[in-house]
Amino acid sequence: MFSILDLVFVAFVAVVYGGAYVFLYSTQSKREPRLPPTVIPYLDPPIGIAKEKVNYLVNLRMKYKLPIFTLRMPFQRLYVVNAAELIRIIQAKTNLGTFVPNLLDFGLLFSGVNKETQEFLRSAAATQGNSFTVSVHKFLAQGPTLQVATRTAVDRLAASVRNSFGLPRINQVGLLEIIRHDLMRALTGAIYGPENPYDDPEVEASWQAFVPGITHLLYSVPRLTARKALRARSRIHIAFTKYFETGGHHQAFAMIPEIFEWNRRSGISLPEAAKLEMATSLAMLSSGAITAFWLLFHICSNPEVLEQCRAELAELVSTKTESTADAQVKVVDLSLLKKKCPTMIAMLNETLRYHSTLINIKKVDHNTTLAGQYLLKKDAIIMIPGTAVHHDPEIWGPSATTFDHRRLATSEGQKKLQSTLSFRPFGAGSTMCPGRHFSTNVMLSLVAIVLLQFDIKPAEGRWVMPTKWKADLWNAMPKPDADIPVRINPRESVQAVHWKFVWGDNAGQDADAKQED
Ligand code: HEM
Repeated sequence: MFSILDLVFVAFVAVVYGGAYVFLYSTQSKREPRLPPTVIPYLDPPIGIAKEKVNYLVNLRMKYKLPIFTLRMPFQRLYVVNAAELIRIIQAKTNLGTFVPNLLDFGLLFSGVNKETQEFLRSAAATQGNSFTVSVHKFLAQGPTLQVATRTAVDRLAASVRNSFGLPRINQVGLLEIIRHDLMRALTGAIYGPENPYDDPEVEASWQAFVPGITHLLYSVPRLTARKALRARSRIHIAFTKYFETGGHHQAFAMIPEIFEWNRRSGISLPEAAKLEMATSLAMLSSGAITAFWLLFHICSNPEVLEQCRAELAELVSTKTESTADAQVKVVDLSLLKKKCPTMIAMLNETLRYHSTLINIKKVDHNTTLAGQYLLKKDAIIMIPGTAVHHDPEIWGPSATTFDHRRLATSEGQKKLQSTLSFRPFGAGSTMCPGRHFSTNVMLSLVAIVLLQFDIKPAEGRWVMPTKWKADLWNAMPKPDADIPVRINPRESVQAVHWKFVWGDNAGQDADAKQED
């Protein structure tokens, strides 16, 4: 039997549910992109995204085959764009003022700067951009400074891989963890110089403790749900404050003092400027190790590809081989990688295509009609899930959702890399990742240094691709749900060799530098 209270409760739920339903449809214009069928108004999208992450958006696309659709969340409209033609219009230069980038808000949120700094940076961004993004475009996107940063990173990488992968050990080790540590030291060392705060194991550990809390900063009440992450962030703030106070930035890559001086000249205090380094760190560290992990996984788990990669890498070994009393010295010029190792490049691109979880986010600046057809309302968020493009059978054929190591080795496959309408792991248009060449140079160097020196075998005997259900929605590449325990041994055939890895002057124009929208 139901009590009166039960009936009142049921009636209340029915009224709230019905009210939400009526409100949802009455505030949705017929000219807006279609709303997929809703079970719980306003809550379906947050629940779906929390459960399925980027796959929620991809599954809706597969199910309803809509070029663009609307999702309604409490106080927020989202337009999810799937069709290449619509993506092209949104990315067009003429529409820069209509669909505006929205990365700054994310940066301010997780860096932990105070309200005053936030307000200042928001208003400055409208007129002069933000110092960090402008400087990465200036120093790392191309040219001699990109080569300088890569060279320093490769020097550090060669030393740290020798120590970490080469450490004699009887126990197994996690593949992602070992890559993460080496790449972190190399990338941050190249950028922050000899006083790099991340050289301190406690600061490195603080970064590791901070990253899992980022999702809470975005979606929940971090003071309650991410206390450990916030404490870790404070330790990083302190380390960077000390770094700037003691002039560590004067020995850093030119980009760092330029960002710092720009911030200080603008009236941002030293501790607040130090907090902004969280943005540099996140851009540098969030996707590189994960990408290198998947790349090594796909190469090492396919003997044919592994052999091919090693054969191509042999082409980088300089003929100026020196002999010493007890060992040979082989000089490997990694700046030739992109020219002479097509298999590794094809594998990197297929790794990015297959795994990328990038979602491009833009904000609608004012009411507008897209393609003369769809009304997009002011302040709505536009989402362009990379996976919808990368796994589209119309672009990539019936095998679009599987990893195919040959796909991008063909000229037909390579043509598709030229357009951001088919390949966009680094985004597109004016906000396309300016760190992509630095990042790919260093990731490929790491993989090359490892493949030439070591054999990696899964501890369980066979390679099994880990799942990635728990991957963060904000990250452009998905972290595996579990690391792969591996055993690492020096390659027998090259045990007597003493390697010297360098980044020479042979890096040409990067292949994807020609990408078009
Ligand atoms: C595998 C490594 C990386 C991946 C997958 C990646 C991916 C991305 C993506 C998807 C975007 C957004 C693009 C858009 O909205 O259109 C982005 C932006 C950006 N990335 Fe990267 N990135 C990587 C490494 C780096 C590195 C190493 C740096 C610099 C040190 C960097 C600096 C930036 C900056 C400054 C932006 C903002 C650009 C702007 O708003 O103009 N990234 N990245």
